[in-house]
Amino acid sequence: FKSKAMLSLISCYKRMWPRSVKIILIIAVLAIIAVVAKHELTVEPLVNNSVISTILSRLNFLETENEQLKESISTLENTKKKYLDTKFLTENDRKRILVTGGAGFVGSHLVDKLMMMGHEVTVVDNFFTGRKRNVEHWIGHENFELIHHDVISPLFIEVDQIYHLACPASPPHYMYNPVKTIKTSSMGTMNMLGLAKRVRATMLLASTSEIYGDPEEHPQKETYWGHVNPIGPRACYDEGKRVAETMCYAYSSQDKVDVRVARIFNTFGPRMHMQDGRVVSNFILQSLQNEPITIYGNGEQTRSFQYVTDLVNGLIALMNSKVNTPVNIGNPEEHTISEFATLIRNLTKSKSEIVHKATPTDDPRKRKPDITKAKTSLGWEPVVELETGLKKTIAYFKAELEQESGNQ
Ligand SMILES: O=c1ccn([C@@H]2O[C@H](COP(=O)(O)OP(=O)(O)O[C@H]3OC[C@@H](O)[C@H](O)[C@H]3O)[C@@H](O)[C@H]2O)c(=O)[nH]1
Repeated sequence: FKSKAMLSLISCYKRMWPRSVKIILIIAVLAIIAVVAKHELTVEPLVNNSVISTILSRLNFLETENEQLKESISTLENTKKKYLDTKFLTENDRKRILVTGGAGFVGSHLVDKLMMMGHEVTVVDNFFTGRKRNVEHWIGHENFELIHHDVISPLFIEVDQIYHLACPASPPHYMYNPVKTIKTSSMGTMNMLGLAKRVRATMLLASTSEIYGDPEEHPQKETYWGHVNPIGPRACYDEGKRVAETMCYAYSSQDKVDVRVARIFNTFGPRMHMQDGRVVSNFILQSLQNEPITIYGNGEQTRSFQYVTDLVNGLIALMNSKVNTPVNIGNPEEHTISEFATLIRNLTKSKSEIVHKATPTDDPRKRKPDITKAKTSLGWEPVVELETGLKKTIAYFKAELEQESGNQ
């Protein structure tokens, strides 16, 4: 019945309305549906505009953070320890080398050279005048080891060679604690000779031109016995080194320890301590800061200065030679201290005035090595010109001063 009624209603509708009206009706119905649908579909935004902008800015921030992290990672990767080039040596050729005082001025240059040659290097230093900074570029390298130790106490390690450099070498430093200086030279050397005897290592003693004292022979040959005041302010160092040499030859004759003795003359170069107090570093620092250049005495006393890399080459040549008697390692080019003052002032283009101060007690009046023995028996002689070395040293101290002023 229901479907019948529906069919009759439709046919009645078909009959009642003309076609155009029907179309209009349909359009009207569709329009109503569209309006209703639009209303239904227009939902309130879930979040308002301020929340969206907060999220966007947060996203931006995270993106920037991400970029910065990526940058830091790549910087870290790039700054990952890059060591100076080291040669590869086979087990047979590679030596285990101990450098006492290896974080000091001369020691650290020697360590650089030995490491680059491919050896295993152990540095022992008490950091009285040495600094970690001087060797930090090797920390972490598989061939390198740094031990904080004072040679006054015995040391038990296994090595093939010992370069025994540990001892303050600048007059103000060694005079600062004379008892400690003489203990370092005597007990320190005895301990290193004991170590050399036990492990059958070759030991090189860093002796000094100061064992000649205020020399009466000029230039000084290794055969000269020296002119030393045994109770003066320098005695802790020069007598200390003289007894160290004596110990070397006592151990050599009695216990067959293989020894080398280098008599090192005045040396200069980068990594000298800012407060070293020796003439080259003093004059350079004073000139760079336009402070008065202090000449002790009349400036007529003489010294012969070698650049540190020349010394290092001489030490290595001596260690690897068969020469077990003392050898002078120095540059025979002699200058008065006044000449040094003028040269350094000119090289730094300084306005410093030159002033004179009292002569230190027992200050040697002249010094110049005779290096015939080093030339003939080691085939060694200095090659770095004084001015070339001074320019490098000046650049080093300039950078140190800049770093210091940047840190303040
Ligand atoms: O500011 C200064 C410093 C030093 N001097 C003088 O310059 C000369 C050299 O003095 P240094 O302190 O540099 O060195 P010295 O020659 O006295 O001792 C050095 O000898 C050889 C090494 O073993 C040591 O490094 C050190 O003991 C001395 O005559 C000294 O009196 C100055 O005129 N002005």
